[in-house]
Order: sequence, then structure tokens, then C-alpha cells
Amino acid sequence: MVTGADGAPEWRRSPGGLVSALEPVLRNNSGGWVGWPGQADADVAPFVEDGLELHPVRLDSLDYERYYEGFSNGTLWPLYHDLAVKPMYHREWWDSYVDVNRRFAEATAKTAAPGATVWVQDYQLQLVPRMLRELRPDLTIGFFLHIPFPPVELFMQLPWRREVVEGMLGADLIGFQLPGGADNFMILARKLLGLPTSRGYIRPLARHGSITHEGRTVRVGAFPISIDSTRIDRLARSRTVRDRAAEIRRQLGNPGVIMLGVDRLDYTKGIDMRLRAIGELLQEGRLDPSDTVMVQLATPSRERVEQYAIMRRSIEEQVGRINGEYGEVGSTMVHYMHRPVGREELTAFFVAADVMLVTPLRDGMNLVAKEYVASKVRLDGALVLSEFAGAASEFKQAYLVNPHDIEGVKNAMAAAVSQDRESGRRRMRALRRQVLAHDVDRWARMFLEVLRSTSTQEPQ
Ligand SMILES: O=P(O)(O)OC[C@H]1O[C@H](O[C@H]2O[C@H](CO)[C@@H](O)[C@H](O)[C@H]2O)[C@H](O)[C@@H](O)[C@@H]1O
Ligand SMILES: Nc1ccn([C@@H]2O[C@H](COP(=O)(O)OP(=O)(O)O)[C@@H](O)[C@H]2O)c(=O)n1
Repeated sequence: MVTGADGAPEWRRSPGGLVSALEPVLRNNSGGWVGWPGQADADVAPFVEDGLELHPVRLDSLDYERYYEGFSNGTLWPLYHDLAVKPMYHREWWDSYVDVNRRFAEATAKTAAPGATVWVQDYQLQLVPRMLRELRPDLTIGFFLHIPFPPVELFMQLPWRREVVEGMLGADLIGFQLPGGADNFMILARKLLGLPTSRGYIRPLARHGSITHEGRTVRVGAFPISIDSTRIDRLARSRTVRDRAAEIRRQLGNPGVIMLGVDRLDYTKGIDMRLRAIGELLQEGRLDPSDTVMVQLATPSRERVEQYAIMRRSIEEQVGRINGEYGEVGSTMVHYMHRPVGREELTAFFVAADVMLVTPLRDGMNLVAKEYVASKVRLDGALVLSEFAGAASEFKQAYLVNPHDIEGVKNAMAAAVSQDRESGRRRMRALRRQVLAHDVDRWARMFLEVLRSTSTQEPQ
């Protein structure tokens, strides 16, 4: 919820992959959404918006600071993203996390119909499955983690590790993006809680593991999330988007190469290293500043969290430095926009871009990579993709890079810029086949099918 120009509250779609992925799923299943209104201290009664039933849970300013900015994004986010920055452990943040999780569990317990299926989303709500089961044992509960689940050695740092694992184990099915995350969780259940688990490795969408906990069987699996590929494909073919893409190209001065980055401004996304790589390629004369343009769309995110503010300053300095050295009057090298962009406009940028740069240090999936591919209806363009994004496990034909290896990234960028048309088309065709066949609807269907079958299955 945001305050509009006339002072009245307005509803806007939240940025980030989770909402992009779940909105179509909820619509197709006539589900209700229990969530926070996106603004602290707002008292909002349940309502229907654009056909979706929404049940707001109130967070006050202190909850926002301690639960959302603090424990969710100052503790769990860096801990689950390979310690990209140092996680902070504060007891008052944890207390707030428990408290807010309880409020979500209570609101859901009040809302859910008898015997309903409840799907709890993400790291901000890991305690909800157990709390909800205690309140409403009649429910079937699924939990999905959108971000990576770290190796045991890292997770063990968390002072409240036992509570978090037990919280998740309240679910009937726990889903991760990749088999690696699911395996990490199984090892943890064995090592930390001494629970019996099934043997062998987990496979995406197919082979699930199981953990026996308090007399119940909890299933564990990998369900790589995706996008509404058909919708994006259709949008990319529309006249408005194609015209806008052509206009973007003109506005950028018809350069030979448009490079694009689209991210929430987050230190895990590797925006700084991608700019450094561009700076070095320009310096070495491997990119021509008179024929190349970089566009970086950076959605504002978690702005009051210190590490995000530090990152923003550093990125803006880098953009200024590159433009200072390589820009000319009337031709800017890096176009940087720090504001949200609508879906049509974003798709037009995808259509216009020759090289898409997705270089996170660690990312649960990265839907932007999938959206770019779905937008490339003419099979043009190239995707430079970090091996540490979940999407890399499906996108073998991308230019895969290790974002810690700057020379490797530079080489991949240079190769993507100069790829020959036929091999580019071959790569893009294969990428598109993958994303069109594995869309978000399939993801949700697979998860919900396994979830609904959990009550009838025995441990493996
Ligand atoms: O709600 P915010 O704090 O503004 O953050 C936005 C969302 O970011 C994260 O997205 C993750 O989910 C994507 C879809 O599964 C995935 O592709 C991506 O790799 C993840 O980073 C976060 O997990 C969400 O909870 C946030 O809403
Ligand atoms: N300016 C922007 C940038 C991204 N986005 C969307 O935000 C989502 C980002 O998802 P993601 O999985 O790549 O990464 P997270 O931000 O969820 O970590 C994508 O669906 C983007 O299209 C947007 O709506 N506006």
C-alpha cells in the first residue's frame, strides 16, 4: 500500500520475484493471500483487490525495523546468501521474528477453511508451519523457500537454528528451489535434531526425501520456480512493446550493442562487479564506447538496511566514474535508473537488449533471467548468467560465469557481444524451449500435487 498524490491509500504490486511468481497461481486457484500491507502502522481490513482476496497482517514501525529489516534482511538474508555480508545476530530482532510469525499463524488459522491447503512462503515465515499446525491440525501445510538454503556449516551460526528447523518441520512438504538446498536441509535435520531421514540425493521435481518428525512424515523436495512464460512471450510480441523497444533503441542513439541489467538493488546481485567488468573492458579497448550502451534498472529495495545504502553509494560512484571517463555530450555510457519500472516497459527493455547481464553472487532462482529469455521471441540476444543463480541449473546454453572470477566474466561478456548470429539463435532457442515448457503454473501444480498426496504416502 502506498499513499497516492491526493493522500489516499493506493495498492501497488510489490517488486521482486515472489509476487511475480505467486500472483498467477493464487488467481488460478481462487486462493486468499495473508500478507502485510507493505506500509507500517496501517490498519487495513480484509478486502478484495482486482479479484484477489487479501488478508492484511499489521506490522508496526518497530516490527518493520526488527522483524523485516532486522532479522529477515539483516540476519537471514546474508546468512542464506553465503555470507555476502556479515549477518547480525540480535536477540530483540529474533523476538520480533517469533512475534510476527505468530501473528501470521493466527491470522491464517482464523482465515483458512476447514481442511484447507495453506502454502507458506519464504524465509520471513519459517516458524509459521509449526505454529499453524498447533493451532489448526486439520490443515495441509506446505512451505517454500525462495532463497538458497545454506550448507550446514553456515546455518549452524544461527543462535536460533533449532527453532527455525523445527518451525519448518511443521509443514507436510518443504520445497526448495534446487536439490542442493533440499539436501542441505536433510543433512541438518539428521545432524542437528538427530531425525531419521530417507537416503540418497534429491532430484528436481521428481525424487523427494522424507524426514520423520514427531510421528509425522515431512516430505522435502526441489521445485525450481518459474514465470508466466506464455504471458511474457505474448507481451513481447505485442505491437506496443515492439514499438517501445524500437523507441528505446533510438533514444539510446542506435548503438551496436545494448547491455542490460535488471535487479532489485541488492548486494547479492553482483551489480558492482558487472560494472567493474564493463569498466575494464572499456579500458582495455575490448568494448567500443561509441557503439555500446549499458542500461541498469535498479529497483529500490530495503533502503534503510545499512548494507543496502553502502551498496547503492558504491554503484552510483562506479556509474559516475565510467560515464566520466567514456561518456560524451549526448551519449552516456551507463544509463542507470533507480526506480520501479512497469511490466510493459520492462519487457520492452528485454526485447531491446542484445546482452543481458545476470551476475549474482548467490540467488535462489532469478526470474529476470527467465523473463529475458521468454521475451526473446526473435531468438536474438545473449544471456550472461552467474553459475550461482538457481536459473543456471536449467540454462546450460547461457554464457555461464563465476562472478568471483572477473576475467572469466569479462571474457563471457566479450563473447556474448560478438557471438555469431546462428550460434546465438541456437542457444536462445534451447533456452526458450526450457522456459516455455517449465512455467510457473507447472511449478505450482507440481508442488501442490505432492503436497496434497502427502497424507496418503509412507516414508521412503
Ligand atoms: O520483499 P522484498 O524485501 O522487497 O524483496 C523482494 C523478494 O525478494 C526475494 O526473491 C526471491 O524469490 C524469487 C522467486 O522465487 C527468486 O527468483 C529470487 O532468487 C529470490 O531472491 C525474496 O525471497 C522474497 O521474499 C522477496 O519478496
Ligand atoms: N524494475 C524492476 C525490476 C525487477 N522487477 C521484477 O522483479 C522480479 C525480480 O525477481 P528475481 O527472481 O529476479 O529476484 P528477486 O528480486 O526476487 O530477488 C522479476 O519478476 C522482475 O521482472 C520489476 O518488476 N521491476
